[in-house]
Amino acid sequence: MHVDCCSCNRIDCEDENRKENHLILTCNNNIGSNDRDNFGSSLISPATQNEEIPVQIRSTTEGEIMSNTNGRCLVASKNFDKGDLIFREHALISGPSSCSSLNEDGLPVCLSCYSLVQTRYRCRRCGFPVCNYTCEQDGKHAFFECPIFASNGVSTDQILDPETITILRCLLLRDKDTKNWFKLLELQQEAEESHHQSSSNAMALLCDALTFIHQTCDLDQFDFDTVENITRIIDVNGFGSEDRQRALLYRYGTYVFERGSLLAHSCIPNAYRVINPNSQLEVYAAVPIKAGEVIKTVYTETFLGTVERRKFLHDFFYLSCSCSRCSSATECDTFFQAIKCQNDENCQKSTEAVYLPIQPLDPNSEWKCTLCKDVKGYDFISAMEEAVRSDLSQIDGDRSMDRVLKLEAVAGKHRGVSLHPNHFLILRTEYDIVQRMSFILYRNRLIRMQVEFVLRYIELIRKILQVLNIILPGFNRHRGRVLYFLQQGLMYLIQYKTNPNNKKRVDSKSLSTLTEEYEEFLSVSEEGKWILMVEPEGSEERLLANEMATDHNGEIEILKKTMARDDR
Ligand SMILES: C[S@@+](CC[C@H](N)C(=O)[O-])C[C@H]1O[C@@H](n2cnc3c(N)ncnc32)[C@H](O)[C@@H]1O
Repeated sequence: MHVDCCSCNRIDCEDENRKENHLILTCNNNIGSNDRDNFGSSLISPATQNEEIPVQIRSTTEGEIMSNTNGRCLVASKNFDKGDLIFREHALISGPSSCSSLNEDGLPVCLSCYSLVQTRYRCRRCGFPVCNYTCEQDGKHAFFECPIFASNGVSTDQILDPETITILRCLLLRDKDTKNWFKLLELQQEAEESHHQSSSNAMALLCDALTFIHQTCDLDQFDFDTVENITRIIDVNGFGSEDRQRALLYRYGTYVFERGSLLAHSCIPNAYRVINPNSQLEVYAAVPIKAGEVIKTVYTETFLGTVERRKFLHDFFYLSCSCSRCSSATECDTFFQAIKCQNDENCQKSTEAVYLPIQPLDPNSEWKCTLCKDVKGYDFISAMEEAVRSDLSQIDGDRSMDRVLKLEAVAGKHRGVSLHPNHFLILRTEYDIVQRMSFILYRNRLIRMQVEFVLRYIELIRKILQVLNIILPGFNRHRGRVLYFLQQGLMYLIQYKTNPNNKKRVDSKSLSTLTEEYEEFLSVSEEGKWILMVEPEGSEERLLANEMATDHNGEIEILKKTMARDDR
């Protein structure tokens, strides 16, 4: 039987899976340019359907991970080591996300792969933006909205929110792909009562979706309840593509996964997820996971304290998180939201005098100083944080070095004075400084930089790593990025120390640590590369991984010579 490969459209497709299965949804030929969902179950590759996935779906019991009792979750059915791929699955459905209209360049987003369309190419049938012919022919756009847009003369300026196209795709599954429609309906929606209080964003999206479906697309067959239902399902289960800014490939997609939607949240996750450009979710073990353990990923940003994290989880996922980090006043000894007490001389002198919440799970809890036992309301705490935010917001200046100095000044003003040195606002600022320093180093090499600059860079990175080891342990993008920074800093330091022109300025103690630094450089590069290699092709993280994979034979030679000279 000869069937065109559904991805590359080539009869002679050599993809291994295709040869085995003849009907396959994707081959590897277009990876990176195409994004294929699982719609059209007749086209699902048998390998995808029957693949044995080492996780089980289980109802959660009270006190296990969830404060609400009737949710489902995924549990490991075998042991996993750090970095193991737990499972991989195609999206049930995907589409452009709300934030796609917010990109800085004001470029349209491709309705096929959700990256920015840099050319004037438009779909020849409906006039909507797609990258090129391949994206135009891609199943989703051509299969779902394109005929409707073409026959109703829908124009791009009628799209109030791009995510309404994703909602439309879901609704169209009802007639076009009943199997996946029922799978979608089985996913969790937030409870009726929480929806009434849900964020104004969610309500605005529902209003836009109703106008778009009923008026713009003239599709009366979907009543209010059905549109609301689907909007709520996407609201709770949609994953955003998490490509970083400045990436060559920045996708603005929302993806819904059948199994991935069952992943529970924890503020100290044991698993890590990536969405590859092929619309596949990949879930990796961030730390070793034992058979029977619940698989947990993190739904929030990293640099948020408990109060803000729990507010986000409540507003966007209608969940009240009570994980070990949220329940701990010190956030597992990281002091991530601790406020420094300055009440009296003792407190001023003691690094340990900090205000911590008396009841960490209560957002209105009072906060108590660990030394003088003074008690304050949350108003006081938020005013202290607001003062730092205000200082940060006043920083101007685009020149990276100038900005680094200003960020350092604000962090220095509050570090250990109004906030604990590990407070998330300080760490977030330090992370910002590190990213800028990395760029400066990359651009200037060491030509114009002082060695103190590199030493400070490494010091900040080590501090960030210490906290990440606790709140975001193991195999994940954040650690990968920070390891990239560390190997970069170590390489520059080694180059500096082994440069004969600088050797006179490096003291003997510091020279003796050279071998250790070199060994650390090798192991950090190895681990960073290992982590970041799972990131999507074209993403900034993948570029960092490639950079780490470049050999450093030149530097190694210099180092060996220097050490041989020192031995003499
Ligand atoms: C993407 S779904 C996860 C699967 C869902 N439990 C189910 O049964 O389909 C997200 C929802 O799961 C629940 N959830 C996930 N993690 C939770 C946690 N750590 N504590 C409480 N609820 C959680 C919340 O209701 C949240 O809105």
